[in-house]
Amino acid sequence: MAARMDLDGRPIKPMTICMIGAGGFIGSHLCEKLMAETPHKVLALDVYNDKIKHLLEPDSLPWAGRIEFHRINIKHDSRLEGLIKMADLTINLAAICTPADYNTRPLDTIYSNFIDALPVVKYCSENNKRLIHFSTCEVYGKTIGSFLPKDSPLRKDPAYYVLKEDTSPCIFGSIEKQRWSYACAKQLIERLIYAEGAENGLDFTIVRPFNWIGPRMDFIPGIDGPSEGVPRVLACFSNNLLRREPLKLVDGGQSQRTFVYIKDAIEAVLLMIENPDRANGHIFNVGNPNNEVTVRQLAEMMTQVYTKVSGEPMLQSPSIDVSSKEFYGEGYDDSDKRIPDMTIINKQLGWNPKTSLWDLLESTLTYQHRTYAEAIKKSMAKPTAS
Ligand SMILES: NC(=O)c1ccc[n+]([C@@H]2O[C@H](COP(=O)([O-])OP(=O)(O)OC[C@H]3O[C@@H](n4cnc5c(N)ncnc54)[C@H](O)[C@@H]3O)[C@@H](O)[C@H]2O)c1
Ligand SMILES: O=c1ccn([C@@H]2O[C@H](COP(=O)(O)OP(=O)(O)O[C@H]3OC[C@](O)(CO)[C@H]3O)[C@@H](O)[C@H]2O)c(=O)[nH]1
Repeated sequence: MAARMDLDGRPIKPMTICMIGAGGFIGSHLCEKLMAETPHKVLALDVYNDKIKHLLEPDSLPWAGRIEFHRINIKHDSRLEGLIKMADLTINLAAICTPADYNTRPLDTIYSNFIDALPVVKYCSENNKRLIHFSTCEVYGKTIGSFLPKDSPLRKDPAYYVLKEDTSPCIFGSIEKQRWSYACAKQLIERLIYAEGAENGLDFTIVRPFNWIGPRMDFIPGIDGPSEGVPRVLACFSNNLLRREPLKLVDGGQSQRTFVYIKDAIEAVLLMIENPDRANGHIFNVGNPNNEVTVRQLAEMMTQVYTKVSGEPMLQSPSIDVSSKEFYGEGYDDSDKRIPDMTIINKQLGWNPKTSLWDLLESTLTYQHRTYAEAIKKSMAKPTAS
């Protein structure tokens, strides 16, 4: 492998990375990228390893010996500090991060996103180890514009909706809207990391992902996850399409999101890993401001793309409206709109997303169809117990 150069033309030394949550959606793509394109070593920590099994076995893989899986629950495992000490850099991805959990399991959500992350920050700070921590775009909450009258012309002014790392406020709902338990826990751990940087010199980078999507995201209920489980929207809509049932639009599907392809986003993370002088001390939005849709438009696009990749005809009624109370239960609330400002990541790392929403849905739904269509057919053909 030729020596890799950083953005300032200096050779990059091979490093050891302690990746917590390496078995999840983002972790699996990051491990893949690190194994295929870099000489770095990964200590992959997670409770599960199904999504990285293809990187761990067999021993003859070209990167064998550069990735080690450690089945660890960071809530209670004394091996954590030792693994952080062995590494040059720790990346913390571990979290409960599916909205269906925020209002129904608020304690688990707060513990996972704040309390469980505390020792990771502490061990990095005490041992002078660099930390890249995964936060979320949800720390912005709602836009300022959402509080303006519906017909206000200011709603069209980007100053009222574009989300900037260093100036936008974090606007959450009332405490009984437990949806915000996640965003609030993520915000507090961001503040703690920032304070460790300011008071104790911790070298940190905070990542705020804006709806990264692609293959291996979450699970398909009843196939590789619980039948009653509610994953994030990509997997919910994929599940509906695979089962030939209408896509459920929560509260009319009026919320807006920007979606970025996981492979584009992983490029940004690799730039952070390999350019510490440019990434340390920064909070980065990572998203694709050009891929904005309402959830209703997302459903329409996914339906069209799925029809193309599966060859199956479209349903007569491809979507239905459901209330958020019915879908998520009491205490749900929503972010109205999420457009990332890209100034900081552009200036520091020169990163820009490349993939259009149509293209990323085409490759992702091709994967979903190839991976799940047969299993779904079999499970639906099974007689149900009466
Ligand atoms: N995917 C996105 O678009 C997105 C958006 C915003 C924020 N994020 C953040 O990025 C991070 C990764 O997200 P993801 O989409 O890959 O989620 P994911 O659920 O697929 O991955 C999280 C992984 O962490 C592991 N984990 C959780 N608790 C653990 C514990 N106590 N000990 C060990 N492992 C544990 C899980 O088993 C899982 O494999 C999270 O912190 C999430 O909040 C992701
Ligand atoms: O079947 C469904 C599922 C969801 N919706 C609506 O889609 C919007 C997006 O939902 P989702 O992808 O589940 O999650 P959010 O974008 O709201 O939150 C995530 O953002 C980043 C992250 O931090 C981690 O991924 C997480 O909190 C939403 O409006 C749902 O109501 C639907 O209509 N139908």
